[in-house]
Amino acid sequence: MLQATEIADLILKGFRRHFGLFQKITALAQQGFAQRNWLELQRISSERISYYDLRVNETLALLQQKLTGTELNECLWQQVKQQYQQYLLFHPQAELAETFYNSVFCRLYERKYFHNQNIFVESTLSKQRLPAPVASVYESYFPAQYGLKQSIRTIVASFHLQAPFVDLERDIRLLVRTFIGQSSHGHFPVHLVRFDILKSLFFRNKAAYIVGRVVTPDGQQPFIIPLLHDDERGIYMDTLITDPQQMTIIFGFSRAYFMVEMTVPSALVHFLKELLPHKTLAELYSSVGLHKQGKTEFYRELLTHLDKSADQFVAAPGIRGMVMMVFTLPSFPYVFKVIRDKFAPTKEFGRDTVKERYLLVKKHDRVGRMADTMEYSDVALPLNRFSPELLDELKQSIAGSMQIEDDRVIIKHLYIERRMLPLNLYLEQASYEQKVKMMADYGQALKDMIAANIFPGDMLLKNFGVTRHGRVIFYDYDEVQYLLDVNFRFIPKTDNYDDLLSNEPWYSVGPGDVFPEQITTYVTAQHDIRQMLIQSHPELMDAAYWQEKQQRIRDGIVEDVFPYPEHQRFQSLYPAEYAKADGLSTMPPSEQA
Ligand SMILES: Nc1ncnc2c1ncn2[C@@H]1O[C@H](COP(=O)(O)OP(=O)(O)OP(=O)(O)O)[C@@H](O)[C@H]1O
Repeated sequence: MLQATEIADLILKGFRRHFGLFQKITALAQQGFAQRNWLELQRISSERISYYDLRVNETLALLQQKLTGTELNECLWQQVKQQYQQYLLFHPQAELAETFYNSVFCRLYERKYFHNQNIFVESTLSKQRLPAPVASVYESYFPAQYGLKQSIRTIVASFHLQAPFVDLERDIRLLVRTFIGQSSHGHFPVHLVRFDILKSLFFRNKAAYIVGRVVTPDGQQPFIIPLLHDDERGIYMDTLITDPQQMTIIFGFSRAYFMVEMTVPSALVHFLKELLPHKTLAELYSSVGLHKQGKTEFYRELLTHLDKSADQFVAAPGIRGMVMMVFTLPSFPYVFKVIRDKFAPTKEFGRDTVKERYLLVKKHDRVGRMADTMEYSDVALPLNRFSPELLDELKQSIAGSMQIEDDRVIIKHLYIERRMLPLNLYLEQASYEQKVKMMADYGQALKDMIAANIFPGDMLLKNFGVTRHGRVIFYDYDEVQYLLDVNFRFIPKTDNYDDLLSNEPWYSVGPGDVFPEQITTYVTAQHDIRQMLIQSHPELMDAAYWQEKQQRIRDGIVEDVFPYPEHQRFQSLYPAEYAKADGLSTMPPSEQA
């Protein structure tokens, strides 16, 4: 029989191994960026997502070997929890270790044992009355001492980038000029300015981001500086982002997780929370790759929200899904998706395929166009919060995934996603100009996904949502495929009159065939909306365009997708500076002689 201490040791050892490996793979990003090895960066970013479950399973296997049976001895487990809690008092990743403990326990025992005496439903850390760990996740720089430009040079040097800058002095000049232009904090002399800069760079796709804030007597101004590579010429600063909405978009739920080295995640996340106060802890933990901690924090936020609100769960507005039953709580900006017991006959696949495709998207670069999902098992929600209509509908559609136990509805498997306004509903009440703008963004969303080797499969408007920032995001993954697995074809030409008049195709169509000339028919039946899409993105109608994109992916080319507007890049703001660098004259032709 195992002792409480041994069990606590074993779980903590499993967590330590997990976090060690997580840090190790995260650290590879620095080198990948320096060497412009974008495919390697994609690989590690995707692989890292599976690490947590692998380590939990390893720990579970060890524990099961040693436990005589899985019959729960509650008294023993309460001692285990107490011992584990002691270990975490001064642990730098205590909140993550609590989550790891919960994961192990919840896979060993039944749901009825998931309460605070056995697991950390609530974190015990805030109750310890110990001062929070003050880890120096950021460094302060004081221009009063060495001047503004020298301070920026020192900041850049602190990152040990392992690749040269194309022209650092130019970048610093543009950075200062832009900051003065954008600053809402008046113009302070350098002795009244301090920079607080996060010590770790944030790596994602082909960029590394410097994250920090400028502190002045007026308050603080958060900022982000993206660093990119100009092929083999070196690194450059692409822009300066100070707009809070744009910073939020960079940290948004529709992008891949950042790769960030850290030893005290709570300190990093709390600093980020000061910069981005509207982001929840759940969102911030997820954004830096700690998505399981994001899930834990989210579940706590949900429980707190349920305590504080009184509204009822209802079916999500819009057209019902053929695969998913979707419901929402109007006062809470998320939707809850459960796989239906039976799919419509046109959906020729089963629930495992649906789960695989949702996982594919989670692990893929979501390029700012695909919503992240949190996957939960055995979620208990209060029965009295379900509207009678919804409850009836759930009994009809997901009886196999649902159980009513006393005053709780238990959902066996659930995806939770940010709620958006479905694009079909948005367009119903939009002005002409709004429709044009949104269909242009819809087309761009398709192009961004294409560039990332994703074909959405089902392109109907109802499968896309509009965020509060007015961006079009895809959220229905049950027909998602890699772009390379699709056969894009031109419609064969014919002079035959009967063929032209026929309602059926006169040519053979294989299962993986898609005909871009007809792309708008996959999107909507509304003629005016189709025209708007064609006008802003005519290439989407051309099979050659799709084939060329496939070829670029086969050639290993990773496309640029910027999480900020093109017009804000230094190259667009200060073209003359870049023309100079290219050896071109900046004088208008009439003045050149
Ligand atoms: N994130 C979201 N925000 C707002 N509404 C959503 C969201 N996800 C789904 N919905 C609503 O639920 C409906 C069904 O969701 P979804 O498209 O994911 O299900 P599905 O069964 O896969 O659909 P389909 O029948 O197209 O395969 C959507 O059309 C939309 O109205």
